[in-house]
Amino acid sequence: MTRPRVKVCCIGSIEEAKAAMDAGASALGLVGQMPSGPGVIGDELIHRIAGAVPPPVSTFLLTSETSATDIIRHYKKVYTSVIQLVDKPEAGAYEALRRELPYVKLVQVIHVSDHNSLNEATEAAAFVDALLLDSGNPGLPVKVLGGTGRTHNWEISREITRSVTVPVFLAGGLHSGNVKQAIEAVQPYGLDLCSGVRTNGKLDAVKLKAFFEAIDI
Ligand SMILES: O=C(O)c1ccccc1N[C@@H]1O[C@H](COP(=O)(O)O)[C@@H](O)[C@H]1O
Repeated sequence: MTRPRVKVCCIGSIEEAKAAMDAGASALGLVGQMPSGPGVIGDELIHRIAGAVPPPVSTFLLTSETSATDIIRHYKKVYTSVIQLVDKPEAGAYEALRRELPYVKLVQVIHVSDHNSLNEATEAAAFVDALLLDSGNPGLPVKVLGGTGRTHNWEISREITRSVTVPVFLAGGLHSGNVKQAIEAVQPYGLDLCSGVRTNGKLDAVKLKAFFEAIDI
């Protein structure tokens, strides 16, 4: 089994970006305005961090916008290499994003809850470069679109990775103690995490090292 790529999310400073890259991250997540969640930072800071990251490492803007116009407006404040859509986009948005931003990769988050998530994933996979399976709940009065620190049903996630041809990242409550089991269960292309490598909201070098050691297979 090849080692999955790792995206370290909720990066809050250029120092955290460097620490994550030094530990082995292939991608960094930068969380824009959200209805809830611990990792949100301002767009000006996202722009600065993205500008400081060298080319082999991807920078993901996490946006909760759902219309193409608003997603493009958000993107044009930060200029990351990837847009991660944490909510379901409006009809026609994927097509408009491809037309307007043909050089930007798109990743769609699927909040895995039940077997309907499989349909949602296969439909979205036709339009995007990768899927990311997380544990949010967009149905709540205040939407939860990620950053929960909770795992979800990995059997459904495994079904999704088997069913789609695009790369799949697994997220939601991953840490050094459960990541090996997660890889075996889901066999994802990549892993994505926030709270599992943080203490009191700050990136924790010890947890980061332990995480990369745990996936050194
Ligand atoms: O962290 C946030 O504030 C956040 C808010 C809204 C959407 C996504 C968010 N973060 C993402 O959530 C995943 C999972 O987080 P965790 O590992 O369960 O804490 C994380 O990788 C970020 O991509």
